[in-house]
Amino acid sequence: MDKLLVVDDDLGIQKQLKWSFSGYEVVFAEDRESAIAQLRRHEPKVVTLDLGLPPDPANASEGLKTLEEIISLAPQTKVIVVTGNNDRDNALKAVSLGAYDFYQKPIDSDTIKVIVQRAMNLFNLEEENRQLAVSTPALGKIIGNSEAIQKASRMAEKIARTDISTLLLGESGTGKEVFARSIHDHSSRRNKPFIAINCASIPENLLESELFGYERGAFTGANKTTKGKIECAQGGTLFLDEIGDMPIGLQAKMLRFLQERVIERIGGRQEIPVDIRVICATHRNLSDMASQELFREDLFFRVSEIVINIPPLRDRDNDIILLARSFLTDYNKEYNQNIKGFTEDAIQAMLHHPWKGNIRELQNKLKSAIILAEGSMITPDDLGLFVTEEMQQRKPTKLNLREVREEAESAAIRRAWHLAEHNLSKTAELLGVTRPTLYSLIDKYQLQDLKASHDA
Ligand SMILES: Nc1ncnc2c1ncn2[C@@H]1O[C@H](COP(=O)(O)OP(=O)(O)OP(=O)(O)O)[C@@H](O)[C@H]1O
Repeated sequence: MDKLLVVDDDLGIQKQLKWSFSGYEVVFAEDRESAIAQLRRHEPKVVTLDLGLPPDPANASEGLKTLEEIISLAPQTKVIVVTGNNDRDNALKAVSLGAYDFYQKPIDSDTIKVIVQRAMNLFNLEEENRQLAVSTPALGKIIGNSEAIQKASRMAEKIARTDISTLLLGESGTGKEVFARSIHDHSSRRNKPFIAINCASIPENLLESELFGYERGAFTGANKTTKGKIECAQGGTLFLDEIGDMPIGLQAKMLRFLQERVIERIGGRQEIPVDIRVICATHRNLSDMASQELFREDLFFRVSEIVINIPPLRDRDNDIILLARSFLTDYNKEYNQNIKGFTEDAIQAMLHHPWKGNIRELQNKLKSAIILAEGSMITPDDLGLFVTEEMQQRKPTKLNLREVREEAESAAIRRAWHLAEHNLSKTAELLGVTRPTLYSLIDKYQLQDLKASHDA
């Protein structure tokens, strides 16, 4: 449950707010000292702070000091200051000091609920972005933390500085084009064009003119001289996707261009020098195709001076979740939705689904889930995925009441102990039990590390 800290010395207002915020874990403080203690202890996402705090509740100075301390200790926390009716100046001052928003008394539950909810959403979004920023490797927009993707990213980063012909191998939708773009963006050619062409999606008879261009009158319908993709990429990078689907007849012309770095337009007699970097990609096994004479061996060696294997999603551990969270942020914006995240079951289902269509399949499932989801969290059902028995077994559900109670008790004790910064008197206080009771619980659950702090 999201945590909210309410700092107010008026018990009536504390009560009113506790009632309004039944969907949050609400903790209270009545002055600067207890506010800071609660902040350290609970790390709330949002704080509502009455600027009129004791010892001088008629003046905002203590409130503003508290605000400054909160912001310096936990700059990510969203602080909503609550001011007296005519205290606009201090409200503005608070915002200039870093408060997220302000609210003037008297408190209206519905309005403050909306402000707090917006602050929580913003906090959660920023938190996700912070996590993503930490997990994004050096190379541009390639999202992924797994060993496999990191290895591919490191290779890409190194070759970006060279002009070596690169072959990207990977199943459909693994991010081959994303890698090609990243290599281009990290090369000295980054300010020149990046031109992509998919050899499988263009009919054989058109592919040659698409690539090499044509002179006026070269064939029926060639009304004006037209540059091909290769010429358009001059100075930059040409990405030839699905090179394995290039017709064998065109491969000889391609080889000549790669060896001599000149082209001739169809119907032209003039050689045009080109200076471009070439990155190719395929999901096919080019080496097998070469041995079966379905692909020219000399062209295969020419395009594969270096090969990067892009791993499929199933070999990328938790990258699926990183990608899913990043797409969730994008699609929330695109479809004007406010889905907060994924249920634990949805995460398990995504981790275990055999992603045949790879990242594209994940994107499609997420798009429809975000548009159709009934609740604020995406479930396996929303994604059209199933929670299998095997997944359930990984997450055994205890039903025995005694076991459930014991597990919950020992977890609560440990949590309180951490919150109390390993001080056992405070731990007992937080748990609402006496010190002797806490000692006997520590013994009962054999919490050795807590015992050490109590013996010390
Ligand atoms: N590592 C990544 N980080 C972020 N987005 C990614 C990543 N990899 C792929 N994507 C996204 O997944 C989608 C598919 O990627 P891309 O088009 O690069 O795959 P591909 O291997 O070239 O596919 P195909 O073989 O079908 O052409 C794109 O929308 C892309 O933005």
